[in-house]
Amino acid sequence: MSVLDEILDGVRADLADRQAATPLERLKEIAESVPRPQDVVAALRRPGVQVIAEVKRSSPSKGALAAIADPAALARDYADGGACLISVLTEQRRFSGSLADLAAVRASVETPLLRKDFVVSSYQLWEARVHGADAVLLIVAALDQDALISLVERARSLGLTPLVEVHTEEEIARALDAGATVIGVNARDLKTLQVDRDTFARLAPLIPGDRIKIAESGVRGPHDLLAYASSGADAVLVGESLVKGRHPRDAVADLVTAGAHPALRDRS
Ligand SMILES: O=C(O)c1ccccc1NCC(=O)[C@H](O)[C@H](O)COP(=O)(O)O
Repeated sequence: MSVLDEILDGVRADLADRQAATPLERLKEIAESVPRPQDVVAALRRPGVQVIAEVKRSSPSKGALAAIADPAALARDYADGGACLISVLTEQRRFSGSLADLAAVRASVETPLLRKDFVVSSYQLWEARVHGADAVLLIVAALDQDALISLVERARSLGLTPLVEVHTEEEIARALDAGATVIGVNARDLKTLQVDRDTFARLAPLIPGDRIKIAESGVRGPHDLLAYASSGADAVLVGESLVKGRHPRDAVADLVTAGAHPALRDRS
């Protein structure tokens, strides 16, 4: 069984518990009093290469990364540093995240938020909406095609922007078939956990120019952002190097400065 399959088994078990505790109808009622999600596509389309900063305590590949006792404070640092989107991992078993983290971050920043999890059910989209997310991750490798298409549509119907994650050529074809407009190319193979930073350069040319291309994983600093930018990235998604560094606000600001270089701002 791959790591991804193990994660998905845990996600489904935890999801069943939450569905038993809070019926979907109750989530829908709560959602009525939650403000409409922000326009994440507009934020990602700003000039230059945008920075998505992730609240990430631990991971299957690295184990514990950072304690992050106060995710809201970390998110404020990310926002102050200029992140255009803040990614909050909500998976509990392997990433030590939670929906409470998402809600705490929502209460502390106005920056758009991504619920980063392993979404397999529309119930999780309603959870994302209720806890203040503006975007949700949909991982092609975790979904069959009918489910992917249905979740992309349902996310949009809730006002959420789907960030559709791919790692192979075939997954790009599936993402495009599902109508994805925001596509993340993950350098990390979720089945082996190996990171190959060349993945983005190899796959980006297969993504049409009118889609937003996000390079995910493996960004150690501005030099990696610039390398991804040279292959056409509109944004980078960064976790480990930010949470392990001592000055997350400055680290985000350094990335934002690199991404705002005039040569990158003027790209069409
Ligand atoms: O990070 C992992 O080990 C991992 C394992 C299995 C599934 C997903 C995983 N990570 C999710 C991500 O894609 C990253 O958190 C994100 O792209 C940031 O990557 P990094 O900057 O390398 O922490």
